[in-house]
Amino acid sequence: MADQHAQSGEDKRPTGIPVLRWEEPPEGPVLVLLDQTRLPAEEVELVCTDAPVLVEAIRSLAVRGAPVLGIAGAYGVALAAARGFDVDDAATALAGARPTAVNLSVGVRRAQAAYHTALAAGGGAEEAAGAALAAARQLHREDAEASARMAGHGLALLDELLPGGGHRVLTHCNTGALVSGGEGTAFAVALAAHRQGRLRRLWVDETRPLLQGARLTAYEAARNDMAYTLLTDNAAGSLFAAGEVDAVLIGADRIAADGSVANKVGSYPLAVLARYHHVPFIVVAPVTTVDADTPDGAAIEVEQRPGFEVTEVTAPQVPVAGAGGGIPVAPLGTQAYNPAFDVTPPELVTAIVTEEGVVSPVTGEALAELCARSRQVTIS
Ligand SMILES: CSC[C@H]1O[C@H](OP(=O)(O)O)[C@H](O)[C@@H]1O
Repeated sequence: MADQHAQSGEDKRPTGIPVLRWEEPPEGPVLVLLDQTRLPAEEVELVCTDAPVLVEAIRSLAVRGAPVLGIAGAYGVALAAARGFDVDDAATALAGARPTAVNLSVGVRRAQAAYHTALAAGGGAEEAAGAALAAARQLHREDAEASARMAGHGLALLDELLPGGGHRVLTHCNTGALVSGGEGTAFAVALAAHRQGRLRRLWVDETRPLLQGARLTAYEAARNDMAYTLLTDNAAGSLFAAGEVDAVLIGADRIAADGSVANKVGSYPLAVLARYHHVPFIVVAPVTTVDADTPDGAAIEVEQRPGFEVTEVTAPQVPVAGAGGGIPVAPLGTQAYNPAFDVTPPELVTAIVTEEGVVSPVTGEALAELCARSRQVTIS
C-alpha cells in the first residue's frame, strides 16, 4: 500500500530535509518517504508498508541518490522482517531495483546480514527484525556523520585550490539532503562554503531528462538562501569558456577500484570541459560508494532508463498524451537513448573527497587504501 498525503500546515522541517523516516504506528511499522518526483511543486509523503512498494519508489526515483538508496534499502529489509515477509526475497528485490548505485546493495546487505546473524545467535523473528532495524538506523547515522565530514574536507580542498574565497562552483544533478542521511555530498560542500561566506555562485545544471538539478538542487539551494543560478546542461560549456567556473563538484553512484566514477549522465562531458579549462573536477562521495570489487569503469553497469523520459515531459496539470503519461516533445514512436549515468575515467578526476579525507591524484596507494576501507565498511 502506498498512501500519499500532502505535507500539511506550516513547514516545520529544519534546514535539513527529512528525506525518509521510520515510523511505528499501531497498524505496523512504515517507511515514510518525501516523494522526490513531486518536488518542487508539492511536498508529498509516500508511506511504504512493504518492500514491493519501496522497490517501485526506488525505480520511479521517488527516493533517489546513492547514499539514501542504501539507507532506504536497509530500512526496506527491516520493514519486510518486521511485517513477517520473506527477508531474503525482499533483499533481492530491493538490491536489484537500480543497478548502478552500489550503496543500495551495500545497505540491503548490511540489514540482511544483521537479520541472519541474530537468527543464527538463537534470536527469534522479533529479535532478528530488531537487528535489521538497528543496522538501518546505524547506517542512517553513519551517513549523516559522513556528510558533515565530507563537507569539511571538501571546503578545505576548495580553499586550498582556490585561494581568495568567493568560489564559483558548478554542480550536476542533485546531491543535497535529498540523497543523504545528512546534508548530502557535493551539495553539502557548497552549502558549507555558503555558510562560511565563501560561495560566490552555485551554477546548477538542470540535468535532463529528469531535471534533478532544476527541480531538486534549485529547491534545496533556495531553502538555504544560496546564490544559485540554473542553466541548461548544454550551456555549461559557455560558462567554462567565459571563465565563470572555479570548480566542479559532483556526487557519485559507484567508484570503481581504478578510480573510475559513475555518476549522473552529463558528468563525463563536464570532466572533459574542466580538464580543457584547467578547472578542478571534484567528486564527493562516502566510502560506501567505493566498490573495490568492480575493477574499472567498463565493469560498471550503467542503468538504461525508458525512452519516454527523454521524448516526453510531465506536467501533472496537463492531460497525459504520451506512452509515459507525459507530453510528447518528439514525434510519437521516437526511440531515445537514455543512460541514467556515465563514467568518468580517473585521469580526469582532480580529487575524490570522502568522509575519510581527500584522495588526489586518484591513483596509487591512496586509492588502494580507500578501496580497503570500503571493504571494511561494506562488511561491517
Ligand atoms: C551523491 S548521490 C546522488 C547521485 O545520484 C543521482 O542519480 P539519481 O538521481 O538517478 O539517483 C546522481 O548520479 C547523483 O550524483
